[in-house]
Amino acid sequence: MKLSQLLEQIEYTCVQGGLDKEIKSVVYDSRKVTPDSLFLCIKGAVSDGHKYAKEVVEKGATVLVVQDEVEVPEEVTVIRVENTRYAMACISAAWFGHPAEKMKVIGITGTKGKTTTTYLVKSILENAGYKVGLIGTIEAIIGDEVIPAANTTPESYIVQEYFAKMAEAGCDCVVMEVSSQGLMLHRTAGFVFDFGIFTNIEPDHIGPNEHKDFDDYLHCKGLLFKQCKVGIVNADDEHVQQVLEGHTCTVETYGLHDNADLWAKDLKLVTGKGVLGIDYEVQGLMDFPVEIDLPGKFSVYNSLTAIAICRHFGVSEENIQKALRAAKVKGRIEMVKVSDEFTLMIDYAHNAMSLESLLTTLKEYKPKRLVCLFGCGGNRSKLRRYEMGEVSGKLADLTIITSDNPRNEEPQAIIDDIKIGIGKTDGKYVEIIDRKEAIAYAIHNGQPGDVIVLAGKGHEDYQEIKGKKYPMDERDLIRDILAGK
Ligand SMILES: CC(=O)N[C@H]1[C@@H](OP(=O)(O)OP(=O)(O)OC[C@H]2O[C@@H](n3ccc(=O)[nH]c3=O)[C@H](O)[C@@H]2O)O[C@H](CO)[C@@H](O)[C@@H]1O[C@H](C)C(=O)N[C@@H](C)C(=O)N[C@H](CCC(=O)O)C(=O)O
Ligand SMILES: Nc1ncnc2c1ncn2[C@@H]1O[C@H](COP(=O)(O)OP(=O)(O)OP(=O)(O)O)[C@@H](O)[C@H]1O
Ligand SMILES: N[C@H](CCC[C@H](N)C(=O)O)C(=O)O
Ligand SMILES: [Mg+2]
Repeated sequence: MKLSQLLEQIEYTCVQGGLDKEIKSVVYDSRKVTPDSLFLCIKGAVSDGHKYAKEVVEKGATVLVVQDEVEVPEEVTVIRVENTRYAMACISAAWFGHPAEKMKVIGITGTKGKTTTTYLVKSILENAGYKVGLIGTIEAIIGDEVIPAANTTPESYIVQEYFAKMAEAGCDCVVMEVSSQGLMLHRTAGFVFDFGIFTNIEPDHIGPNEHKDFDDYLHCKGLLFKQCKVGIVNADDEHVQQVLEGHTCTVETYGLHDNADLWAKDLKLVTGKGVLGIDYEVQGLMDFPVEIDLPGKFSVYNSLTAIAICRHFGVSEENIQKALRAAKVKGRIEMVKVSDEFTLMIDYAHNAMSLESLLTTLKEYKPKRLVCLFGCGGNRSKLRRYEMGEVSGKLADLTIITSDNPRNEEPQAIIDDIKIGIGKTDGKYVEIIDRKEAIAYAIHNGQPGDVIVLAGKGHEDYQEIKGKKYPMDERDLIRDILAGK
């Protein structure tokens, strides 16, 4: 592709060299440069792409896009921009032929509920006959191809590459999680979202390499509403007006009160055989009853968000009801039937905030006992261990402390840290270091009316021990335990 074509959407200064060049690849990692590459120098958290300038030219890069000065031979074209990450998003969009314009693009931002809501939207739209691509924390789904994710919102080049593959695979729409880091680092620049969604915001992701403070976090979430046509936001979130500050889209709201355009009323907790759910009435822009086999108030928010989005696609009430009834999200309050007498679920809560919101929600079902099984990741914050121990000790009737991903730490040392937290409460606990044995203990000792939560591993299908990932899927462990293996 011609260099000038790639630069059409950005402001730049050509510092040296000419614009009449044919580009054979767009690259942001020096290790992937080949002859006639355009190389983007990105300043990262660990490294700085500018320092590879000489090396990439030796490998055949003919154009460098920079934000700082570089010294390279005069025949190499140097394009200077204000921000190379932003430029990368625009150049990538051009490189892949602006694929976002060929589909409806739905972006979901917020502290919690993004992953769950993307899958609910996908289920509803597919049930109504749409072909839907997905990008998020667990994976990217492009037709029949499933690519495990490294980031919730990948680098802009990858976003555009996935979009192009989706358009080629015949997708009508794409639903993606838009993390605040993704917005901050321009991973989703270079195109306009048809729909931008805001779920909620709580202090999180604040620290080195993430956001400098809560205001910055709020500001970054708000960027989505300057880059979408229709904004659909949670009217009940106390920060919604700050998130919408300076928005350029039309705005629609959802929530649990009649001040919202689409709202839910008459919430009823439902306990079935081995399943917890919630029923409610949709009001406002639509009017129909919903029954879902996902528990708690936050499942009302997530499903209502999905309904608010799918309304714009003309999906019938009947199709929405049918899809939500069957909806399941891997590792997100995923109920696994092990008994008619008690309920067991796999969830990804791996910090105190999500564990607390999950256990509090489950307590509303008044279980005979709330049993919480979890461990904590090695080589991760120790604070998480104390805090999760304390939350579980406070809210669960029994905690089963076990291993998560020990990584390079001793599993017993992690358990000992969790015990410090739980020791601040009078919560009852047992410790069983092997996760499968711990799950077997939970199942074999399940009592009628119990709710058992396996927290922390969610969708993960491995256990990481000393730098190696061993296959371990909790669904398989449960199957084996039930089969007596
Ligand atoms: C802190 C951070 O955001 N890191 C991400 C990032 O690294 P970086 O851009 O800072 O890269 P770097 O290693 O400093 O390198 C800078 C540049 O030099 C280049 N380089 C580097 C080495 C070399 O030899 N040659 C070379 O050219 C790199 O390709 C890059 O262009 O780029 C990587 C590849 O695109 C990401 O995978 C990586 O995410 C890491 C895994 C991460 O943990 N990110 C977190 C903070 C994150 O983004 N999380 C959010 C939210 C998650 C959620 O709540 O759901 C997300 O969207 O995932
Ligand atoms: N709307 C919600 N409000 C509060 N908590 C929620 C909500 N939805 C889900 N949760 C809880 O938070 C956990 C994470 O949910 P989910 O994966 O959908 O969120 P996410 O925004 O994608 O989070 P992450 O940034 O970790 O990927 C769930 O396992 C559940 O315990
Ligand atoms: N089961 C996991 C959750 C990981 C969440 C991830 N964001 C991280 O902190 O690496 C662990 O603690 O190992
Ligand atoms: Mg997610």
